[in-house]
Amino acid sequence: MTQMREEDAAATIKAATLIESLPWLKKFNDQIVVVKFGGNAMVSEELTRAFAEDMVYLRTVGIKPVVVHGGGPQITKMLERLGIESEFRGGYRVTSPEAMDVVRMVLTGQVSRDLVGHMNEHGPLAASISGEDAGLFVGERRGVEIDGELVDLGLVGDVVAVDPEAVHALIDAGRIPVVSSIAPDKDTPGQSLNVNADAAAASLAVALGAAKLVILTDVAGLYSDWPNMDSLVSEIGADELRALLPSLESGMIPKMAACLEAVDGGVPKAAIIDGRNPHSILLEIFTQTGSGTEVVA
Ligand SMILES: Nc1ncnc2c1ncn2[C@@H]1O[C@H](COP(=O)(O)OP(=O)(O)O)[C@@H](O)[C@H]1O
Ligand SMILES: CC(=O)N[C@@H](CCC(=O)OP(=O)(O)O)C(=O)O
Repeated sequence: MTQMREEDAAATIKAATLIESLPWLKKFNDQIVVVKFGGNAMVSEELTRAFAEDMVYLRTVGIKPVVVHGGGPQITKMLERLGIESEFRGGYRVTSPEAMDVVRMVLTGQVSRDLVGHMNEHGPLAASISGEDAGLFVGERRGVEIDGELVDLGLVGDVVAVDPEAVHALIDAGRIPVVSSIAPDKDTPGQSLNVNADAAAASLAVALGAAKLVILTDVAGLYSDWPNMDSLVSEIGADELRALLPSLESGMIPKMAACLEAVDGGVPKAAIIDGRNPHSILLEIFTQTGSGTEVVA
């Protein structure tokens, strides 16, 4: 028997990868997938460009991606430049009125514009929308419980209602909505609240009836025994995660709470994946093994 030439073998592997995507292309055809792109995953121009390509790819193969972006590190950098103090408590930024102006400026004026710009290098596809636009989000102030005590976070809120009509209108027009996580305060007209972007993505995924929520961050997924690198969880049920939640720390708390909110709200699956690997979302959506941690109902 003649040995398969090297290029033929490589071509066979490529073809196998392409055909492996067929069941997923069928499953997600015409479905909404909400993708949260974390500020810590936007560490380089190359990664942001690859992410934009992935969103355009999803849209081109008939999936309806909706992006909710973070920007924590970018907000911190701008606050530092302006000499405004900020600290995190329980995974949330304590937000003064002065800091809130910066949060809005960085999220809607910088991070969102940058993402939209990269996607639109491929055609007039993406359009940005803030939770303050067209009644998209309604927010309510929240504190956080630390060691049994309620800590005030200032102008930080939860999304308590979503009117997804404006996002649907963008999707129906063939666009990729890029959403900033700011919500008008339901109790104080004219006041905006800083919403954690993971939480905003979960609320939006539920309201849109998304088929999946994918959160890109700067770790491989959820570690059950952080920082023990052998404890990466590949799949976890909602009840098991609920039990684990109180033991988690820092950035993982809002992330895993968001996954729970999504699956509890009817989104079949929520995944945390490593946004530092270019195109990791394509593996998550189109391959059997996926990557990172998947939360199921
Ligand atoms: N159990 C855990 N598993 C994984 N990461 C964890 C865990 N506990 C804390 N972390 C930290 O959470 C970080 C991710 O949260 P965060 O920095 O808020 O990311 P993003 O900007 O993507 O929202 C990780 O880089 C890691 O340092
Ligand atoms: C209340 C709160 O903490 N809001 C976040 C909003 C941005 C965000 O969530 O960004 P990442 O996804 O990059 O962490 C903040 O101010 O940093």
